[in-house]
Amino acid sequence: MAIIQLPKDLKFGVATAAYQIEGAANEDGRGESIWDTFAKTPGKVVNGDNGDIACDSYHRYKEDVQLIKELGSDMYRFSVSWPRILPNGTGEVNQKGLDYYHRLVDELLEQGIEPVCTLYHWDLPQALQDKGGWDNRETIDAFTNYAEIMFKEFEGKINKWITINEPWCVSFLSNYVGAHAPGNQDLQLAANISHHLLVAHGQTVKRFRDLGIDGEIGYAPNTTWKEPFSNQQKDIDACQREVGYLIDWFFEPVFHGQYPSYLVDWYKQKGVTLKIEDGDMEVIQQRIDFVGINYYNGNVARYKKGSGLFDCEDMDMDYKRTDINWPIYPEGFYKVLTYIHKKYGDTPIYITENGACFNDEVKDNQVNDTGRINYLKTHLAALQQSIDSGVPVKGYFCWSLLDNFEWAEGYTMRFGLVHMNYRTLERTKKESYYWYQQVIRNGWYDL
Ligand SMILES: CCOCCOc1ccc(-c2cn(C[C@@H]3NC[C@@H](O)[C@H]3O)nn2)cc1
Repeated sequence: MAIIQLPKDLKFGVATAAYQIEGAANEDGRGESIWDTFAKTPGKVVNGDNGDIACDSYHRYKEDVQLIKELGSDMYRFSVSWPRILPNGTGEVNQKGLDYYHRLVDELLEQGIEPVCTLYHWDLPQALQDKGGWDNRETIDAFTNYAEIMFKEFEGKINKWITINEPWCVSFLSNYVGAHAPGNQDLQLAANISHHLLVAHGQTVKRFRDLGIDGEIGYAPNTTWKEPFSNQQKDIDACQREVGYLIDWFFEPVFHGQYPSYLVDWYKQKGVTLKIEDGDMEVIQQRIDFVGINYYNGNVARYKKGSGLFDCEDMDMDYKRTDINWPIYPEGFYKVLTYIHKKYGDTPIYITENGACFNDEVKDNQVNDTGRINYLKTHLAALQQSIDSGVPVKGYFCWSLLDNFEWAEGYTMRFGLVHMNYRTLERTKKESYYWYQQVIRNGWYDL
């Protein structure tokens, strides 16, 4: 077997998000979010699941920090529930919301774990959605003002900030595909929102710099890879459009101050054009300290007229799949990382999410999730290959610490290193937890 030796200075972590693990949805002054509304809309989430209780991490955070500590994790990536801090999205601050995140961050620091804070992980205050949400440019200022509150409150405790998680999911998945909250299906609306998200990101980075806040700031786009089935130009172009949908559309403005022209033209023929206001692109192009990259899957694909938004269809390559039916494609991880490095330069990279859905259950107090271990083995090997080829990856967060509320899939899909019994809220370390613990401790593993 091959030995995979990871860089000695590579940092390791685990990631979660507020709505997916906290619960306490109606406690201590928290306001409604769009995911509370969406989850309670019949037919939107499997089994009608919602985040009212989730993993109850709001109350059990000490137990969860202990799991992170025992893992040997250097870092913990969590997100802040905006409506816990500002129940109406703007206006009066909810002190009990701030107090919770101080408890969590203080516990992390006490245990020697670096807190990495995501400011927006999809739980927009419903009060802002009622005024148009991300389609309303006023939400841009609301987000930056919320971020400023967090920057000032936690300066000195939190040194790594992520503005927005997976802007593609927030814009296109949630407002064109319609699978996530608020569940619109309008390409022009989704494109408008993608632009407002990038302006909000850039304006928040600028506020962070103008305030002279100590620390680093970035954002965390999600990615995919489509490998052309042939070297025919139509297959290459179709795959480029699908890759650019998630990557170039959200990287080009931040790193080069413009939208990718091939996608602008494609959207134009679909009747979609962006309304860019004076100064927007300069705001978006603020220098960032790092970029978070989320990678789960990719595939081989080819041109097919009329297939999806980009005349592109996935090929059935008979790849093994996870239990959420995503192809297991570690080659795509290498391709994404080397593509981004070549096209967008040497900004430090953190893998802010990578992981797999396997729904193994507890048997004799064990969870034998070999599928997840094999997924992590092949993807960390692809990561090591990427770093060897010069990609500046500084850290890796496994998604996720705990099984949790997997959005429209509810609690049916499990991504955790730790199994959740949602009836008793008991946590059980899976075999993958112990495997990852060894990788963190030793820095190498048998592929
Ligand atoms: C074309 C039809 O498509 C229907 C569904 O399409 C998707 C695409 C992508 C996802 C998706 C889910 N995740 C994992 C999360 N990342 C953030 C964290 O909160 C994890 O829970 N990443 N991407 C879901 C659904």
